[in-house]
Amino acid sequence: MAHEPSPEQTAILQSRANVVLIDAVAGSGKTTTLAMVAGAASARGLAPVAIACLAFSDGAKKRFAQKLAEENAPAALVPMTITEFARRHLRKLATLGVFTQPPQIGAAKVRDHLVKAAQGVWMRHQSRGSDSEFDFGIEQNRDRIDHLFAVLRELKARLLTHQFGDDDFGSIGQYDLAEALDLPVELIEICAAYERLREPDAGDFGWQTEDDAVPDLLRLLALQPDVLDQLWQHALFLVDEWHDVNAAEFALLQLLKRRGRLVVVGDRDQVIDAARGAELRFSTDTFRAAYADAVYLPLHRTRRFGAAVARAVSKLTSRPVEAIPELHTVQHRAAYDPDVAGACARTVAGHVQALHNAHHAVKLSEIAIITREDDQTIDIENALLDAGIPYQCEGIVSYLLRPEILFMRALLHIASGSYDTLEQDKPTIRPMVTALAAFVSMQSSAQHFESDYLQVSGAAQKVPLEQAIETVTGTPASLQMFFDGIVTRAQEGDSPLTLNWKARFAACGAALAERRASLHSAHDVLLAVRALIDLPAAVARAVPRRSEADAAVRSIAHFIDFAGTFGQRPVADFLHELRERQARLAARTKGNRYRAQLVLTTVRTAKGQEWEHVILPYLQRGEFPRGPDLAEERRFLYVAMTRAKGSLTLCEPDEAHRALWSPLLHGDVARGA
Ligand SMILES: Nc1ncnc2c1ncn2[C@@H]1O[C@H](COP(=O)(O)OP(=O)(O)OP(=O)(O)O)[C@@H](O)[C@H]1O
Repeated sequence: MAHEPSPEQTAILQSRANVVLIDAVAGSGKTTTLAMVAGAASARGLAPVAIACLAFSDGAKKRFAQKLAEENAPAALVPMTITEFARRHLRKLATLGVFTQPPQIGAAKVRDHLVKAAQGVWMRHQSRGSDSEFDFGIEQNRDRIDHLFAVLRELKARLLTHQFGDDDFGSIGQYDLAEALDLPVELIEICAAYERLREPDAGDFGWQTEDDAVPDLLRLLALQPDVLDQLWQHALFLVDEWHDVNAAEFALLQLLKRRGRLVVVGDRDQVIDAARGAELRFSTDTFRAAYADAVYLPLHRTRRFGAAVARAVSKLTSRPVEAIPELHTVQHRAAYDPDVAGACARTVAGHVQALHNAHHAVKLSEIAIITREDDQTIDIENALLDAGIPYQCEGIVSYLLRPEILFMRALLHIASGSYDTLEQDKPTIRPMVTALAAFVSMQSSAQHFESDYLQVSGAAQKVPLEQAIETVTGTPASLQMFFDGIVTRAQEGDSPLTLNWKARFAACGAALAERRASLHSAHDVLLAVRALIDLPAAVARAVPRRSEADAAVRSIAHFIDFAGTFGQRPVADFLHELRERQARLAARTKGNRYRAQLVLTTVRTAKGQEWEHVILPYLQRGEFPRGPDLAEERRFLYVAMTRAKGSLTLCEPDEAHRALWSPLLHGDVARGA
């Protein structure tokens, strides 16, 4: 049923401006308002084909479709993602004969091309005798390929792939790019090599993926500007979730708009999706420069949370945020002693129990715990498991299965010679062996690979990592052989750096074996590993992006602290405890799929969602804000706080530790926000 427009919505409906940016806050009816604009335009006689309803994700597209139906817009108005929109235009260009449609390929095929590109770059480095420290053996490691894939997606979203020239090996541009994106230059080189394989001649594409539609259409329109006149001309463009727009999408809409009207709605304080290339400037300076005649209309009244949260987020963002009078959101502050290990996590678990017990109507599924980064969930997961509170990880992997933790777990097995838990838990062997291979290094080609250590029939046909997984799955104790005889063993073709790392890990393995009798507990072993190996450097090799590597290093530190809480119990006991925790988590996730589990997630995944009760842990210096860019951190906190409907709980250090209070919420920075 259509809603009666609010005064703010009425002002938007009455505007006839050529370009309108609706400056909205969370839960203020953004999508509903766009649907109202679409309905009103149709009612005035505009044909559905002349109206482009666009979103940036499938989820947003579905919500847009629902709101259009609610507002009784014509059924012929079907929202599209901007990728689908670009695809339609590409098909049209193909029918016009100005473009030959290349095959569409999926992730598996892209991986093959990326591996080929990486090999090409590695060969060029070799032939020039460069002493690159980069580990080019990506084909063995799904995580590294996926990471490369994500980098490629971001470069495309930011239109940076269009800046690659014919032969930019070692070009200054790539170094600048690498520095700006905080990535090793070799990753940029691989992406450039991949793009050269994909687009051997300008405008001639060998294949396309989802991520290519928008940048490729832009490329074609730049090469043949005249064909723009032969494409459809829409009279009205309605774009939802404008805070997610990236450079490629912004440029495409600017080009296709021509004489049409453009109405976009977004919340500039929700610009946090750097991975898809979202940037604040597309809602501020760049937008103003592109559309000098734009009119800015507000949607400042939220329908999600009450006045207390509205005041708090208004202070945080220096923007007026109002709540409708009927809504009430309780704000709690939960204090913890930051000097006591695990205190924040126990406070969180206690608060969940209090909420659940106090109002039996509160289901666990109505509660979300939202952290700034995923490494902050280790203590929380442990506290929830200890308290018997069922939870599911959303958009993150449970700490027990993260590569850096599996790597440390593998070292615990090897150091103690205890493999019982792996005997009972074969599914964990694959990710564990893969993590070990990623952290040390593994010869990628079967040709140079010594497979004597792996007794597998027909082994020569298999890639080395698969052989290893098969062997260790058959006999978990062979993890030791895998480590000594394969991952840490020098192989023909290893770079000097790889050889150096292998030597360091081999020395670590030998030292652990020698000191086995004195390394009694898991904590002892992990501290010894930390003393023997430069863990931050080892992690940086496996996880090239600095921010992610930092998070992985923090995960390891939390994990070592957790092992410390087990005192001098033998390593095998700790491994059993981990296995036990993992089993409890798996049982819950499977068995309770339709029953109550609370959600444990990060701000990035929480964006676009809402819960009745939201708990934000670790609101302290160094944890939230996490990075130096306080404006960005403020947006992260805004997104987190605005997910709450009925209650919002902020967990921060107690009075005695005021010095650790988050500058986002206290002191000069917060006041001057
Ligand atoms: N004029 C109105 N009168 C009553 N309810 C309204 C009105 N406009 C929107 N709503 C309701 O407000 C709620 C939020 O609307 P909507 O989902 O469009 O918000 P949004 O700003 O897109 O949310 P998000 O911040 O999650 O993207 C919905 O339940 C919607 O039905």
